[in-house]
Parts: sequence; structure tokens; C-alpha cells
Amino acid sequence: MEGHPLALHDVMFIPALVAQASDEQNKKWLRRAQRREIVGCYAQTELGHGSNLRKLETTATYDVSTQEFVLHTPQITSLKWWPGGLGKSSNYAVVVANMIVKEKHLGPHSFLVQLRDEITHQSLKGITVGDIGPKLSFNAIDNGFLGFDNYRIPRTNLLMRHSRVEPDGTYVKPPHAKINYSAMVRVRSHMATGQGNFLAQALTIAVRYSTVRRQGFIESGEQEVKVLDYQTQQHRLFPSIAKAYAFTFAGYETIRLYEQLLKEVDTGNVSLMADLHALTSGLKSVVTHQTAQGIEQARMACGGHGYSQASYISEIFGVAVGGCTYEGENMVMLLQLARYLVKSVEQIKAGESGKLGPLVAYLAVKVDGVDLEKGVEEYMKAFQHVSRLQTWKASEKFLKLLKSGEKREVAWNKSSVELTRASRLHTRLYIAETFKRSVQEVADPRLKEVLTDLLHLHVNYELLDMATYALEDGFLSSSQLDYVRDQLYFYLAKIRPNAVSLVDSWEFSDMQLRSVLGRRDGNVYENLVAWAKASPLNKTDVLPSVEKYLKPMMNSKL
Ligand SMILES: CC(C)(COP(=O)(O)OP(=O)(O)OC[C@H]1O[C@@H](n2cnc3c(N)ncnc32)[C@H](O)[C@@H]1OP(=O)(O)O)[C@@H](O)C(=O)NCCC(=O)NCCSC(=O)CCCCCCCCCCCCCCC(=O)O
Ligand SMILES: Cc1cc2nc3c(=O)[nH]c(=O)nc-3n(C[C@H](O)[C@H](O)[C@H](O)COP(=O)(O)OP(=O)(O)OC[C@H]3O[C@@H](n4cnc5c(N)ncnc54)[C@H](O)[C@@H]3O)c2cc1C
Repeated sequence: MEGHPLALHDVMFIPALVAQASDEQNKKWLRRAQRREIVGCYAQTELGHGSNLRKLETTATYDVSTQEFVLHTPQITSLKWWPGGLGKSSNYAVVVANMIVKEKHLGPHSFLVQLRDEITHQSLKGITVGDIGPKLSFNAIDNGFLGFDNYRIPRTNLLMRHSRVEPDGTYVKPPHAKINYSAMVRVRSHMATGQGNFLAQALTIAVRYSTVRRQGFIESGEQEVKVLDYQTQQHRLFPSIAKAYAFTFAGYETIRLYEQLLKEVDTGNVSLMADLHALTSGLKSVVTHQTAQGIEQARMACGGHGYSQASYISEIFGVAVGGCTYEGENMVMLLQLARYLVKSVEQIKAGESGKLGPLVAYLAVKVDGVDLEKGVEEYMKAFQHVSRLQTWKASEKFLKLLKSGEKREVAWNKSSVELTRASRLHTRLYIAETFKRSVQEVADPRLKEVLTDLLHLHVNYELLDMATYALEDGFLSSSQLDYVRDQLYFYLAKIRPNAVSLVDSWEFSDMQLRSVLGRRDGNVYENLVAWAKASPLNKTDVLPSVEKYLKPMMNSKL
């Protein structure tokens, strides 16, 4: 959970080689990387820039006379900063640098760069490398810094699957300007399942503990109740159980789309890139944010013991919340999706609705109202409505400012809060739709019934959560919202008997969870005492600090 020094080797270094190195290059490098004869990381972010990749300062200047690239970090803000596994573990890196050929700045490109000697592991001449120090979490990963002092690498270390520099300096452009960003798109495609998994771990702990913990009464005179029987506890936990499933289903779809993209790109078809970039930008942002909220609620649902490290939830939170920042800061990524949504609105306004992709086609179709009692399909129409409403509102605001003479960037900035709201609603619609489709495909009728309950819980919770949008233009009435509330409470109670099975079905072992509260055998109290007794402070009855500090203070006559 705390991370692994080789995580980035598997998650980004190898995938970057697969997606961006040519077959010939990969004959040399990929097998060695897969066998872990070399260990790599993905070095892109710098001390001064992470979000705005066009302003990366590390340069790779082509020297035609030696057929080498010269890597250089001209100032302190150009140092690579943050890459996982860079500090101490990696001897190679995929380095993203601004490529300069014949004095022309050609933008960020990826290079395979050796950082350390393969035998001694010492850093090579011209390389400055080290660890950036402790972080909120993820402390088993050595996130690092890296500087280059006119460090030379062969021309053939530019990853050349999609773009090339010939020996004479002729540049062959890639089929899509952003194709070098594929390693990021890959991780973003995987993040929904990864985050769903973090959320699932926290929920397993909280739900199991909530059946062990007894506190207070629902009916007087009875035995104290399991805290999971309180409606508030169910409301805190069960919608997140539904989300953990929903995120996993959505993630399966984006992983499949990424694999499809890789194949298509190899045949020169880059049409899926814009769609997948927009989709994964929104999904990573919504999923990481909601996961962090869900984990924090799970911690609070464990009361005081949730705050102890024995719960292990704080560690899960620390790791998961990193996802709000890495692979693109969430606001920045929501705004990437917003670009796509605004373009879609512009297409509709230009009478080109027919050209819209399937995920945004709903933006062109107005619905007057819904009958929620007819079921989940009507909820989908309601989600479409609020997303369409907000997307049009935000787009119109931006376009109006533009028309009034504001510069594009200024108009964009002045509309950006509204735009991010549209992106979130669009993404939540996508999550609900993939959840619905995935449940429909389940063959086992008993499993399908339980998952359908979760789906119903999800759509009612979500609609209530975005109710202000639906009330704003009178699309939903307050009596319809009362119906949604009643449905929500109905499904909380219906799910209660299956709650433990739902979390157990994720099959986390005690070793994985590392939680005293979430133990499969439920022996929480004995083990909390044993855990406390094992605290380093309890190794001796009297601590050395008693003689050193406490006694002088207590004996002081002052
Ligand atoms: C996108 C940016 C914000 C802007 O980029 P640019 O400045 O280059 O863009 P422009 O403004 O010039 O143009 C915008 C234009 O380009 C399109 N675009 C942008 N990106 C893409 C893309 N990727 N694909 C397609 N198109 C793209 C965009 O749509 C616009 O098009 P239009 O003009 O037509 O509108 C960019 O700067 C950016 O991406 N910034 C964010 C930087 C970032 O994400 N950095 C990440 C660094 S690496 C990192 O953080 C690694 C962290 C890893 C942590 C470890 C995690 C471990 C656990 C992970 C769990 C995953 C599990 C995986 C498991 C497994 O392996 O199986
Ligand atoms: C745990 C962890 C692991 C990481 N691993 C790696 C790795 O392996 N390799 C690697 O290269 N990097 C890695 N990173 C770096 C990470 O990708 C960046 O930190 C991330 O992309 C955010 O960029 P930034 O730090 O420049 O944030 P900033 O862009 O400085 O963000 C600061 C604030 O500015 C806002 N902001 C910035 N630009 C805009 C804009 N255009 N519009 C509106 N608001 C904006 C943001 O929303 C945010 O609120 C890692 C980071 C973390 C935390």
C-alpha cells in the first residue's frame, strides 16, 4: 500500500516503451526492462512545471555532427522533480524533454536515458539525481529529482515509434501532436479500477468493523446495536460501496478503449485519441475526488478507532488522494474535458450534431421531463438533462465573453468554475451509464439482483446529490425528489443484509488490508490491545525521558 520502488517501472516505464519505442528499439530495451535487468521510471514533471507541459525546461538539442542529443537542465526550476522510483532505484528513465533540432523547438518528446552505471549503480557523469524527501504517503517510493549537465545520449535513444529524427536532422512528425502523452493516458485509463480498489479496501475495513462495533440503541431495552444498523452509518458507507463497483466497471471500459487505441494508432488511425483523452481526464478527476471522500467517510465511520493507525485507513487515504494530483491535477484535467464539451456545443450550434461522438450525442437532444417511477432509464435521462443544462450554460458563458471581445484564455478563465462543473456532471453520467450497462450484462440472476440494488442506490444517491441543477429549471419537482429520497432509504435497508458479503466479495486478505479493525475473524478488541502493547513506547515501563526531562521538571523548586 505504501507503494513500491518498482511501481513506476511497471506502470509507466515499460508502457512508455511499448507505446512509444519502435519495434527495433524495443528489441534492445523492452525485454531487458521486462526481465528487470534494467530498472526505469517516467521523468516528466519539473520543479517549476508539472501541468503545463509546453513550458517544460529540460532541453534535448540535436547535435548533427555527433548524431547525439544533448540533455540539459538550464536552471533550478528545470530539474525533474517527483518521478516515482527516480531517486534511488532506477538506473534508466524515460525522460520527457523539449526537443530542439536545427534550432527549431519541436515540443515535448520522450527519450530513453541511462542515469546510473549498470554494475555499480553510481550516477553517471553529467547526471545529478536523488530523493525528494518524505511525502504525505507513498513513502516506500523514492520520488526523485534529476538534473542534466550537457549530458549526451545517442540519436537512437529518442523513442521513435511515431516520430523520428533522421541522422541529418530531418524531423518526421507523429500522426497526432499529443501521441507522446500516451503513457499518461494509459495510467489515467487504469486509475478508475485502481481507485475503486483503494475505496473497496477502506470500505471492507469500515463495514466489517461496523458489524463488530455495538453502540447505543435503536429500540430501548434491546441489546446495543451493531453500528451498521444505523441509517446514518449505512448512508455513509453503502453509496460508496456502489461507487467502488461503478468505478471498477467504468475502469474496465477505459482500459479496453486504451488497448483498442494502441492497436488503432499502429495502423495510423488516431481518431480515438481525443475522445479517450477527454473521457479519462474527467474520469480520473471525479473518481479520485470521490474516492478520497469515500475513504475519509469510512475512517470517520469507525469512530475513534478509525483515527488510530491500527485502522490502516489513514494510509489508504494518503495513497489514494495522491491520485487527485498525479497524472494531471484534477482541475486541469476537468478543464481538458471541458474543451471537448465546449467544442461539442459549438458543433451542435453549427448544425453538425450528426458528427458528435456517442458519449456527447445527448448534448443535442432535449428532454422535457422524466417519470422516475419507470426505472433506471429515466434516471439516465435526468443525468443527461443536468449535464446538458450545465454544459450549455458554461459554454454559453464562455462564448458570450468571447463575443464581447475578451481574449479566448481570459474568457476561458472567467468561465472555468462553471466548466469544471459541467465536466463533473458529464463524467458522473458516464459512470452511471457504464454501471447500468455492466449490471445488465451480468448472467447470474442472484448476483444481478444484488448489483441491481446497488445500481438503484447509486442513481438515487447521485440524483439527490445533483438536485440543485435539476430543480433550477423545474425539470424535477420537489415531490419527485421526495420519491428519490424514499427510494434511497429503501435501498439502504435492502442492501444491509448483503453489505458484508458485498465487501467480502472483493476478497482482500488480512495481509493486504493490514487493519486491526477490518480483520476477517472480527476479533477486533483483543487485537487492538495486542497492537497497542506492541507500540515502541511500551517496550519499557519507564522511558529514558523520565530521568532526562520529567524528573528535573517535577523536582524543580522554581
Ligand atoms: C493536457 C495538458 C494539460 C495540456 O497539454 P498541452 O499544453 O500540450 O496542450 P495544448 O494546450 O497545446 O493543447 C491541448 C490540446 O491537446 C489535446 N490533448 C492534450 N493531451 C492529450 C492527450 N493525452 N491525448 C490527446 N489529446 C490531447 C487537448 O485535447 C487539446 O485539444 P484541442 O486543442 O483540440 O482542444 C498537459 O499539459 C497535461 O497533460 N498536463 C498534465 C501533466 C501530467 O498529467 N503529468 C503526469 C506526470 S506522470 C505522473 O504523474 C505519474 C504518477 C504515477 C503515480 C503512481 C501511481 C501508482 C498507482 C497507479 C494506479 C494505476 C494502476 C495501473 C495498473 C497497471 O499498470 O495495470
Ligand atoms: C504521488 C505523486 C507521484 C508522482 N509521480 C510522478 C512521476 O512518476 N513522474 C512525473 O513526471 N511526475 C510525477 N508526479 C508529478 C505530478 O504529475 C504533478 O505534480 C501533477 O501533474 C500536477 O502538476 P503540478 O505539480 O505542476 O501542479 P500545479 O499545476 O502547480 O498545480 C497547482 C494549482 O494550480 C492549478 N492550475 C495549474 N494550471 C492550471 C490551469 N491551466 N488552469 C487552472 N488551474 C490550474 C491547479 O489546479 C492547482 O490547484 C507525481 C506527483 C505525485 C503527488
